[in-house]
Amino acid sequence: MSKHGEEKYKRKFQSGKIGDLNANSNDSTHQLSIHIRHGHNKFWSESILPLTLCIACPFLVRSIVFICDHSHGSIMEFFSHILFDQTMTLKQVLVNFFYFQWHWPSALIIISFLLYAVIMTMLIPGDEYSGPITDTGHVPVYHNNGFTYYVISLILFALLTVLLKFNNISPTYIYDHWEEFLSTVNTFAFLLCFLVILKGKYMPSTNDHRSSSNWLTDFYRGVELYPRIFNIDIKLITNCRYGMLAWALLSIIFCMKTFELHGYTDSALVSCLLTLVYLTKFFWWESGYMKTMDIIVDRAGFYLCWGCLVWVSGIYTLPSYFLVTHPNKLGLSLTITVLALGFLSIYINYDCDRQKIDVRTANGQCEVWGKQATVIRAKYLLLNGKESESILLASGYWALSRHFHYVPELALAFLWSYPCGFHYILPYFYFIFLCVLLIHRAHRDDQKCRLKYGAVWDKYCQLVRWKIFPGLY
Ligand SMILES: NC(=O)C1=CN([C@@H]2O[C@H](COP(=O)(O)OP(=O)(O)OC[C@H]3O[C@@H](n4cnc5c(N)ncnc54)[C@H](OP(=O)(O)O)[C@@H]3O)[C@@H](O)[C@H]2O)C=CC1
Ligand SMILES: CC(C)CCC[C@@H](C)[C@H]1CC[C@H]2C3=CC=C4C[C@@H](O)CC[C@]4(C)[C@H]3CC[C@]12C
Repeated sequence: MSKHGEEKYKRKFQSGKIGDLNANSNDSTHQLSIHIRHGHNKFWSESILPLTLCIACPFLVRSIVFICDHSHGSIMEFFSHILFDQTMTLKQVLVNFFYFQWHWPSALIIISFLLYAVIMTMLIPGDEYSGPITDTGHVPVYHNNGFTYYVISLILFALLTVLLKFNNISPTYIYDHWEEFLSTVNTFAFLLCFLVILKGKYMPSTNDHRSSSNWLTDFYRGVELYPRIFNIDIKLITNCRYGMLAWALLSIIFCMKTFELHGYTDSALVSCLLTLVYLTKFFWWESGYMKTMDIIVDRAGFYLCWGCLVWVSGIYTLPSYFLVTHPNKLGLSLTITVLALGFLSIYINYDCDRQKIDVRTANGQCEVWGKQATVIRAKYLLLNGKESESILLASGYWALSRHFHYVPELALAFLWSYPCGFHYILPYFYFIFLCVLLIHRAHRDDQKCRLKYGAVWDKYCQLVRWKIFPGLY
């Protein structure tokens, strides 16, 4: 954005005239970053940081799997391996951690899975629903078939497992070739990101796109907000239909492998069950997810697409992967306690999201926790000059803190890692990552809402003081 553009934007912001979020040339993420980055080095945030993340994240995923497989899950052992192991030359380290492998059996599984996701998404019927209107006036339309897709996929997976058994093949093949598999997904995801960026730059699907002269920024953050190929929504496929389903299936596969190696293991079952119930909830609420920041603010690039294909497969599944080589005995009472607390966390998390959606659907005319909902009506201007209004709920969970739903989300992440025990920190990597992600996300969301609602958001913040943890933060 030019200096003049920035000034114009700042004036709009100061006068509270900032509109809804969009991602075209006067894209809000960009606008937000102008505000946030005040005084920051542009070179750092637009070149060094994206480049570092694009190199470091695949390296990290690869290292974590290496630690599980070759360093007995111990980070200390891993470092001594890298630093002092005479048999490990620098070349081997580089080849091990920075390579883009193409393992054909894995590639076939990945491509078939992706094709399956696309075809089923197109074929399964579902009511039409729309996402929020963008500033360019675009209204993304989807079909509400996520839950059916999830259930059919689980049934097909069970049938396929039985069928493969007759040929002496097991889905645990994926576990046995996990290093090759992840590296192939990584190669595939990088290719896909390049494709999506090129498409966004030269053949955007809608006007909600933003392209800068910096390829690193574009690659990391993406160009298009709602990219479609043959009317297939890329973000719906990568985030939900591939990413979330892969997470569920991988958790089942890792649990199967634990059973295969060690017989019935309560810790693996608890971790897998909690993940599955959580993802069942996700698919039930998928149309709600299509209205969150990932979809309406973040564009399709490395962060989202690579993240959902590789990071989710490698990091989000870590507790169940870890349990294959480090099975634990929980005992009946701990099994029941962890399951009960986990289900409760999933319920509270779902109930928070539901409460917000219900109040908005009822235009504030409904009860929350047995009392008339307390709402703040926040007017805002779209950049096209039209006025719009949103409802901010200030009772129920949404009076406890501004992102109270992150509390059960974190509790759950802890609970499904807990079966791994406390001897190693590695299986808690997802939990630690989530703490950082959600604290940052709460901060990002606050800034987004302050830009959008101006003084009304400040009023809501005065009413609901805490960001995530009531009384703490
Ligand atoms: N496991 C994981 O990796 C992660 C899981 N999650 C989960 O995803 C789900 C969605 O979370 P997230 O995407 O962060 O988004 P939220 O559900 O927190 O949505 C934030 C948006 O809701 C609106 N909003 C904010 N405050 C209020 C209010 N008081 N009343 C009504 N609307 C309000 C604003 O949008 P508007 O512009 O419409 O006003 C705001 O931008 C949660 O369940 C969360 O736990 C989230 C991140 C990571
Ligand atoms: C590149 C990496 C360092 C970071 C990649 C992050 C993304 C993979 C994740 C960022 C936000 C995540 C999600 C948000 C909300 C969700 C709803 C929840 O119910 C299920 C999980 C998820 C879809 C989750 C998935 C991963 C992210 C997109």
